[in-house]
Amino acid sequence: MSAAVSLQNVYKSYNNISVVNDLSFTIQPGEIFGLLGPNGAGKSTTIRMLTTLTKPTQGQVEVAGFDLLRQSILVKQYIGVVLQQTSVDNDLSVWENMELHGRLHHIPNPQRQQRIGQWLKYVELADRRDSLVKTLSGGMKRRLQIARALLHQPQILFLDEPTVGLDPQTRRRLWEIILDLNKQGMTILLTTHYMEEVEYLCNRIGIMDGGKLISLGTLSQLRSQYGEGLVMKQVEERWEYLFFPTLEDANTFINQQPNKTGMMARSSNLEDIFVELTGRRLD
Ligand SMILES: Nc1ncnc2c1ncn2[C@@H]1O[C@H](COP(=O)(O)OP(=O)(O)OP(=O)(O)O)[C@@H](O)[C@H]1O
Repeated sequence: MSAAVSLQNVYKSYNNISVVNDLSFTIQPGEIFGLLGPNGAGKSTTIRMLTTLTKPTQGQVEVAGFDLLRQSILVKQYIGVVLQQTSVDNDLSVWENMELHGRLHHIPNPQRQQRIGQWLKYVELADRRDSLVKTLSGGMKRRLQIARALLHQPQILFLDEPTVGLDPQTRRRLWEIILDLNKQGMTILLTTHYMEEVEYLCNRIGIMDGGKLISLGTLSQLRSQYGEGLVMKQVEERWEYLFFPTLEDANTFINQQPNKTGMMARSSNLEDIFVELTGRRLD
């Protein structure tokens, strides 16, 4: 089976300024793949390229087995897209937004009506079908965007920061939807700033910084690569982080120190690895 998404040596520049730099990775069907990175890392640009909204300056991209540049119409049939900026139309009702998208994708009736009903029910918006979108909460709008993106039965769903700005409960609800869609067979690529989102949802993680992919793997692969044990050491006002292969090694290190004050050992997490790699915290 071909990869769901494949990028090989992809570059993107705007006015000769490089924003994506030699990006290569693949996503297999059925994965939830997370792109994590600070502001300006190039995550949205990557999603925009993969969803045919902007062209790579250089490199090879295939989505759903089709060449992105030569077969973009086919690519569009196989992908669902929820971007930060692509908002739903506030002056239309929930149902009208779905209708519009269904018509744009040439879904004939009665399937169109049936699928709109089915997906609105799935995202728990059936009882708001006649509400104007401007009267919905942020979480409801995001659920509508997801329902709309699913209407033409895509195989791959792209979500650009799907839970940004949502309260913790709404975020959890969206996570359940994402996991459930994946269980039904959907391949998902999402970008996020939230470590816990990646830890909770993603099978594999790509960490981007400055337009480059600086690390790639499952959480446990990343942890064993950088160290599963960590010693936090207070040096005046700040903390130093020292990685060790295991938590036991981290504890042994502390026990060997003549002065153990201001030191503690714990298991490493994604945030520790991210800070180690980029020198920055995200939130
Ligand atoms: N249309 C554009 N024209 C010029 N520069 C752009 C354009 N789109 C993005 N950039 C620049 O490309 C870089 C990467 O932006 P991008 O939005 O891909 O990052 P990001 O990782 O998604 O960050 P964020 O989390 O803030 O959305 C930034 O420096 C941004 O200013």
